[in-house]
Amino acid sequence: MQKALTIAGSDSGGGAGIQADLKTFQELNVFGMSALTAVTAQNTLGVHGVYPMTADAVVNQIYAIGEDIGADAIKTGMLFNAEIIEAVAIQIKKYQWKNVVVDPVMIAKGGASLLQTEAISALKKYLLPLSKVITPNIPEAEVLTGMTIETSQEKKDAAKKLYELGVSNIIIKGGHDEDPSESIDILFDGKEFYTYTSKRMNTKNTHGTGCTFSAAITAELAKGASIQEAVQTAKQFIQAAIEDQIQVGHGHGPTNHWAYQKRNAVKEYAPR
Ligand SMILES: Nc1ncnc2c1ncn2[C@@H]1O[C@H](COP(=O)(O)OP(=O)(O)O)[C@@H](O)[C@H]1O
Ligand SMILES: Cc1ncc(COP(=O)(O)O)c(N)n1
Repeated sequence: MQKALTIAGSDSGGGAGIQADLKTFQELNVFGMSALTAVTAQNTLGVHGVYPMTADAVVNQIYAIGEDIGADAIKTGMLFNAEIIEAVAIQIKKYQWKNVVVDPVMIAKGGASLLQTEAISALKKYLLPLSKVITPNIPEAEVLTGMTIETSQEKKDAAKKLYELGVSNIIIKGGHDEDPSESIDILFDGKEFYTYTSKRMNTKNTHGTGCTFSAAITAELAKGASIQEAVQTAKQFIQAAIEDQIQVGHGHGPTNHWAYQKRNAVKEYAPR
């Protein structure tokens, strides 16, 4: 069975972070593992506390996995500080992991910081060059490039700039777009642009969309999909999870990780 590892923070509320990643891995039929970088006290109303792990503790978790189980693909989410970023980069090199998805998590939807500002240069220097694909949302792509992104053309320009910084595949996600009707994600592989468009859902329940989307890409890469195929599946997975809403908590609720399998099951057993 294919195995996927998430190196990320814990969301006690279960909607984002390693909880979202492991639920997604499970739904996409890969064996999920985790190395925890930080504990957050978090629910649908916000982040109430952040408790980072020591870099040593992060390294030891990755070591435990690397020495015994191995991973067909890995993803990083909340890394919080430069020390953890550097330590994770060293481990990725040590185990020669190639299917590396970097979700450059910076700020939670409620506004809490999940990455120290002084760690951004470490992210660019140590981790981005080791990635197979990075998945910034618009504000993250703006921070990484220093550009303002409002249009599809500006998304493409930012992706090009990130490619020039040494990232091999870039997806700029459209969740934060102004467009009221569509959510457009753009993939750039250094040669071509690929556009993934979905109907924008008018909902406040989008907590963990970025984590879920990048975890789905990771699961598909673990199973041997190409980047384009993996993004296609991830887009369908997140669209189903946003559309088929569940009500959890009193604020920005999580998405529905069961929805994609449920849809496929309905398709499989539908009378012809
Ligand atoms: N309201 C929405 N309707 C449809 N798709 C959405 C919506 N919000 C986000 N998405 C999709 O969810 C994925 C995550 O995007 P985004 O919300 O930008 O990430 P993040 O959680 O990192 O801010 C992308 O594929 C994006 O297009
Ligand atoms: C532990 C952790 N990791 C990542 C996110 C980002 O998720 P989102 O931007 O969808 O709130 C989060 N809120 N918490």
